[in-house]
Amino acid sequence: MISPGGTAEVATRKPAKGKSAAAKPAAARPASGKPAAARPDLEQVRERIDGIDRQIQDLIAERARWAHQVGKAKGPLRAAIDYYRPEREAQVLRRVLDRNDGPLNDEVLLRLFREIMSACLAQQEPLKVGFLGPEGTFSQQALHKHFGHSAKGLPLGSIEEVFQEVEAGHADFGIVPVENSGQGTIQSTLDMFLTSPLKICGEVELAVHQFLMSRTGRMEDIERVYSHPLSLAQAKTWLRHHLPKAEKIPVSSNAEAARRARNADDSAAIAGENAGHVYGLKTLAGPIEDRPDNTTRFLVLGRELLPPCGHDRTSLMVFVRDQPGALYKVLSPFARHGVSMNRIESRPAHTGRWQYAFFIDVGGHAQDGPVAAALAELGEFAADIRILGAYPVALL
Ligand SMILES: O=C(O)C(=O)C[C@]1(C(=O)O)C=C[C@@H](O)C=C1
Repeated sequence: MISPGGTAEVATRKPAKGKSAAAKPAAARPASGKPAAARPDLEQVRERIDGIDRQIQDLIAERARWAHQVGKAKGPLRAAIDYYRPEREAQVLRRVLDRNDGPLNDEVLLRLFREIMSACLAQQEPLKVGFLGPEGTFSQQALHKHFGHSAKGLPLGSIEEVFQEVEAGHADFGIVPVENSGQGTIQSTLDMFLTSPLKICGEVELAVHQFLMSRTGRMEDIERVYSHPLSLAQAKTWLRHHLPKAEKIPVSSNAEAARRARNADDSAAIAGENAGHVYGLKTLAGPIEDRPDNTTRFLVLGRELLPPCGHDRTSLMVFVRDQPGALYKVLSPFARHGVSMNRIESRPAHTGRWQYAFFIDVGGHAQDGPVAAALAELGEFAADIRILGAYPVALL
């Protein structure tokens, strides 16, 4: 095996599909005639694992050296952001999933490879990513899911501040929630795009599980419950049944709720378990969200449009004047060119009375033939079209 830094050669044999490469002890056949699972020799198995760990470590080191070489091949770049290629990362991760034959599930493998890439990139310099803080929010979890733990998270006070810090170049990227499967769109995030020049560089889908947590861990102590308004709404049924009399106090984030609950015996927070760990709370109940498939979609904000990765989505803002058939005219070019529409939402455009902005997500990259053709046709009718971003579709 060739190595940029002269690494030792390591075995990279792939076992036959569905079988393990490890030597399996022969199965003994008991009197019943059925083969019994023979007990493997613990020392032998551990020796085998030690050998595999050495190989994995060598391969990770070798990969890191090659990633460094890629960095050099990109020329004299200045900052981490110049090395970061989200479309390439999406391709790498998609291949990992395509190759996966188990026994580890897709989510686990994705997490492992994401962390390896995150560490490889951070060799140059860690990416700085702004998120809705404080520590322990679901936004921080989404950040780790998308950028891995080697990125440097910058906790910020509001969604506006995340936009501002990326615009000012203090953060390389930002991560903001945009919709929840049960509660719908977070309008304040969409409205930021009316004035912000930022581009969408990715999306993250995060399963959101809510927990009731407090300092004492005693249900009978609770007189008030802090949480983000969306989380209070997500746990409405549970709260009605279990804490009908407690005061519900909306705050700027779930982690802020946990921070407040830390300071009083009669208070609890509804938040992710992460926030509970950060602020030292005990879990009383959970998951308590009304819908078990509760998922929040986040957008990754950057300053540049990305090239295609092959499995992309494009987000657009289309400005139209109020007139008969406006919605039909916006929709029909996409239908004519066979472009699937994942989402459409209309908002007052803030550019004049009765002018509207349609926020639209379509399948494909803005540079792909059918999307480009639909956009050209739409351009003949719309007052303005802005491409907010074309980015890899979330993997899991
Ligand atoms: O392929 C590249 O362009 C690399 O820089 C390597 C690599 C990787 O580790 O695979 C690292 C960072 C980029 O964001 C994408 C991929």
